[in-house]
Amino acid sequence: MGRVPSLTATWPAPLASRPLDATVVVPGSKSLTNRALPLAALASEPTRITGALVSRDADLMIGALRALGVGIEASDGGTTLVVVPGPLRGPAEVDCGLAGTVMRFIPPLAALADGPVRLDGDAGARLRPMGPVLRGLAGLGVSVTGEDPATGAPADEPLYLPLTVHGTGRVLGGEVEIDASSSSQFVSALLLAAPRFEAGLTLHHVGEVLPSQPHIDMTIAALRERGVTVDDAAPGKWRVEPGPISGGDVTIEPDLSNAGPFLAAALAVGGSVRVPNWPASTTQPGALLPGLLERLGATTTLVDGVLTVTGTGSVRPVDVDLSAAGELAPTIAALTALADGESRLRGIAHLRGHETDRLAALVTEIRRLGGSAEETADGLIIHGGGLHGAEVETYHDHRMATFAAVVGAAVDGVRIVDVATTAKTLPDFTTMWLDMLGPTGGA
Ligand SMILES: O=C(O)C1=C[C@@H](OP(=O)(O)O)[C@@H](O)[C@H](O)C1
Ligand SMILES: C=C(OP(=O)(O)O)C(=O)O
Repeated sequence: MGRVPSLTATWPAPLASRPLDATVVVPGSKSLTNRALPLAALASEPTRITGALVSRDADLMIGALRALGVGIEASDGGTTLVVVPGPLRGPAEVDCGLAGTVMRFIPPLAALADGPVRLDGDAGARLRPMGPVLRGLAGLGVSVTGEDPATGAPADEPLYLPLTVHGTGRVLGGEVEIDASSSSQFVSALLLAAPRFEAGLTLHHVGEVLPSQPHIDMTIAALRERGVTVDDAAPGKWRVEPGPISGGDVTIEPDLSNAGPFLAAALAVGGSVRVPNWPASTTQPGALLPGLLERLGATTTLVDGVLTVTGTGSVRPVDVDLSAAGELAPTIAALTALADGESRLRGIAHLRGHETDRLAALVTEIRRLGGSAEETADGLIIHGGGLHGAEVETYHDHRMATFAAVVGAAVDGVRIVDVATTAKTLPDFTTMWLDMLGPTGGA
């Protein structure tokens, strides 16, 4: 037998042997890349996107738009994308993988195509909620049919993938209500395509909570940057005027949520981690990281666009509402599992519909690591400390893999099942992580 590593082998998460002293260059934002692409597809002129993320989720978005007839040329290793818009075409088949941005953002574009567009994805994608965006489209006069995933027989009210959007080349638009309490992506999806609806869109959110406000702000900012008029003055209500979407040059910021595990490692093991090109102002929820990490015991500085996070290796417990930044929760959970005392993460019930049920996954894996955690109605209680090595399951969830890596930097013997799942948003994760820890696990 040769020494070819098995693709299914677990990855031994490296233990840091000394305080960190590393600079980590983080690639482009998933959320900004996967907004720039559909907006470029709907624009009235070509768009050149630089600094784009190269990852499975970005590839899936590119594949979806190409399937609809959009011309996309990639260069500079995929980080530069030139998008040439044109009429959207059906029939088409779209693979959404496990990408929330693809499965939620593509249906409103598909409604503008001139034929049926069928969407499906990974087995896990078929469990992620789709109902609100589909009900929103139905309210705007778009026909969507579902499918029994086992038999392919037509299903009446589609709530999940697989499904078919019966595009007619035009969407009337108008006023519609949805419940976006299980994902902000339902709001973003409808807003992104709304300038191309004949009457634009007036959208009301009617649910009790609305997660991920920064991601909705990101959608509105992306529309306004392209010349679209959006009124978001009233909470839970948005008005998008019909009109052209401009193209031109768009630069993608680094993915601040993906910076999270690297910065967290400075707290977990001590030392400093620097991330350059940190934006002075941004709609990314990762902007909340410096404040959160300070509450957990770090000191942070932002000088000349370089964020530096310094920790001592000792983590303070926190009681924190993460409703604005649910995608940071696995990173914060890793730190609180290492903390000295009880922490509470609130406002994240909607994580049950992420890549996996992240609340259940985090509780199971913290317990497997020897820690103590429990679910609440809207989050987690984590009793920090007492961790030992274990083989951590990742459930096809990139952020469960990075959660385990943060713990593994501080706790000996953590092995990560299917670390390759990080390719969803960060295909170079293991190389970057090893580079940060240095050849012998530290500076
Ligand atoms: O619009 C986006 O780009 C995203 C919105 C958020 O979704 P939820 O509101 O479903 O958490 C976030 O968690 C996801 O990673 C990306
Ligand atoms: C929830 C996430 O992804 P998605 O865009 O697939 O919803 C995430 O990246 O944390």
